[in-house]
Amino acid sequence: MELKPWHIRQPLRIGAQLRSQPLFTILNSSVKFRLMEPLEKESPQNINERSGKGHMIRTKCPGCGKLKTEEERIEDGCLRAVTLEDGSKSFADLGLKDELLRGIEAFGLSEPSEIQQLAIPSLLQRDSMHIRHFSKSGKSLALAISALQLIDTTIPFFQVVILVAPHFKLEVLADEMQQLAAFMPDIKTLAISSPPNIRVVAEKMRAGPHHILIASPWKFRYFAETGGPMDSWEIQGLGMDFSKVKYVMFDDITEMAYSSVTGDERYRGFVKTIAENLNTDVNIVTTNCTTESEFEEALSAFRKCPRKVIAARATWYSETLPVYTLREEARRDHLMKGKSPGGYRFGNALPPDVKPEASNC
Ligand SMILES: Nc1ncnc2c1ncn2[C@@H]1O[C@H](COP(=O)(O)OP(=O)(O)OP(=O)(O)O)[C@@H](O)[C@H]1O
Repeated sequence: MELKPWHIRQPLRIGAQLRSQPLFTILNSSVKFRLMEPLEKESPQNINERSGKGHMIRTKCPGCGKLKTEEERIEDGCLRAVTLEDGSKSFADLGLKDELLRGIEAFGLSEPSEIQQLAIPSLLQRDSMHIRHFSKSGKSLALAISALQLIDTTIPFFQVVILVAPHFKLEVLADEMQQLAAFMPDIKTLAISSPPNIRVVAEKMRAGPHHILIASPWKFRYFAETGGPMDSWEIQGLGMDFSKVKYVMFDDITEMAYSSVTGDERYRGFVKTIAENLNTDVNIVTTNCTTESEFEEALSAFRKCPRKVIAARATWYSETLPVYTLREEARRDHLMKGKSPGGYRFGNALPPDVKPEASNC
């Protein structure tokens, strides 16, 4: 097995006898280990500071054993290869096209979430990366917004592929993409959920050429292998050309390969086949893996190593790849699902019109 750069983490915080071994061998030998000590749960002892902005939480540092904030760990050299970013405060600061900014405004987004501030600039530079952030933190929309910004409408071919599973998430993303692109009529997105109605697909394909494909990994593997959405006379001559694709985004790879909804062996196999067959000039974005072993397993299939990890916390994967995270002062409360018809919003407090639910305790 050819070793890839992310297989080798030095130094590993495990027994000296394992230190010299490449990670892949270690994983295969089914040695149970954690590369980093788990963070201690929040307790009165290890939280000694909380500010109004973000959480200044001191937890036991896996490097030195003392109670430290992330910033203190970085300053003291306990976490290496971590870059703290200030983020961009507004969508306009991200340098997005005017039509896209209008779409974002019409969609109802007033400011970028933490992950959008962090990830969009890197996505716009077409970096290969892994994005890890909390559930419902705005990862999918970071991908959608970046895809719309990156499309060159003078190239009448697919340029960005976003792979999503399960299907209901695919449909939500396709709908969000359409709304965001409301003022970008020249950008055409083809979203195919499974099982596709062949007539509907044929109709959609005739409306092409398309620039963005949103599909399940299962469908995309089929399209890539056969050159079309189905072996049917109705869509003969309506082939799919992926030769100009420069970005393939797996949103989210955990859901595809590990969740109880989609995470059967077949899906894992589809992701693996796609990963192994993508050309190395195609940049890859993956979102969310919940454990380091899932991360290693998911990424080990790719021929191209992601260059960075964009994460909510610097303590995630800090010894594998360079990690980018927001400076604590720049952090804002996560996107929270509101209980009002307003849907998602920032902040921990309920909107003024919503009364807290009675507790059973
Ligand atoms: N900047 C923003 N401001 C307000 N709402 C937002 C913003 N970004 C995303 N949302 C909304 O938050 C919800 C979650 O966003 P999204 O699906 O992008 O998150 P995610 O991290 O991909 O979620 P998941 O964990 O399901 O993969 C969606 O309803 C989306 O419309």
